[in-house]
Amino acid sequence: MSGFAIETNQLTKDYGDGRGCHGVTLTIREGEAFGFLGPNGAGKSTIVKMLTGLIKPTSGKAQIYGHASGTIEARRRLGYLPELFRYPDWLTGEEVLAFHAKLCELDKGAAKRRIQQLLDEVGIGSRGRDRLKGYSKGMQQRLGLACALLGDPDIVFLDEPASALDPVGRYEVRELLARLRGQGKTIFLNSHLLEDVEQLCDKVALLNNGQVLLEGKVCEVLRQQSIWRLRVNGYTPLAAERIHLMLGTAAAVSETEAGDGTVWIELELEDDEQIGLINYLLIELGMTIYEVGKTQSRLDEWFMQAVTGLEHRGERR
Ligand SMILES: Nc1ncnc2c1ncn2[C@@H]1O[C@H](COP(=O)(O)OP(=O)(O)OP(=O)(O)O)[C@@H](O)[C@H]1O
Repeated sequence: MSGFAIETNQLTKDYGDGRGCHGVTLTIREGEAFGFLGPNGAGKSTIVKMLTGLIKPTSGKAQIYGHASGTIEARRRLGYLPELFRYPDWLTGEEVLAFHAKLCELDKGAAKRRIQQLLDEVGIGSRGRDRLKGYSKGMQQRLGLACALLGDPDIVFLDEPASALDPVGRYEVRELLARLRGQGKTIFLNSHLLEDVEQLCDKVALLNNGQVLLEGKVCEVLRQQSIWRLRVNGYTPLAAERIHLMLGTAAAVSETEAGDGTVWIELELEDDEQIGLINYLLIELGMTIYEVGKTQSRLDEWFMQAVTGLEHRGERR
């Protein structure tokens, strides 16, 4: 076995007019939580649909745990929460799950236990016998999540799982996904909620116009963005010049008055080691340093930087 839960090679879906996705090559290891990012219309759902076997690639290959996507062997290993789904609203939550349990070939006793367990787990345990027409959007989303988990899949594909949820619901879903990851499940998460991706995922890829633009481990992506803040007294234009000289002209340095005579200096550093030299330099220049800290870099900043200035045709194509 390759140790990969997902492997794609030059995966392409051509809807015509350049829409779809083109030559996508990705590997996701077993047990990894993977965040798939990109502007609207970038092609994220198209990739998920090919991986889950709902649509056929125009060319290229995709494998799930070593099985060609779309085959029964591949499908047995996965659970899927689509982005836009609608179950018949005359059914109860339990009936929807019982139907899916039949599709997963669970025996009746096991299905009954699993359905109640999952309804509790997604937070609608007391509403399983209510008809869906009385469910809020958030409850329907939770039910969709329960359906995705019913067959105890090794890999779960989640297309915007928290889009209809309130902040508490989002937190609960994030906790649930973290528990699944703790159980060794592989998670493939399409989401515009970058805070959720940042907290949950090990790895991310950014798709634009159907092509992978960037990918990497979340910790590495965030490390590239080390922003340090120092509050100092006696900051002078000479100090600014010396810092620029030390870091190179490409480095971003900004200063703001703190209001009490001190100045906040913000520095974007490629390497955390540089902060020691900066401290040394400032002291040598006669300044007093009151505070030094690294600001938490954020995935949304990375995303914004990555897509700024790009042509992304998105859903207007
Ligand atoms: N069945 C289809 N036929 C023709 N074009 C399609 C079809 N499905 C998607 N597209 C187009 O392919 C492109 C990618 O769509 P897709 O839904 O994969 O993007 P996405 O990244 O998931 O977007 P979003 O973030 O808005 O969900 C878009 O331009 C879309 O209009």
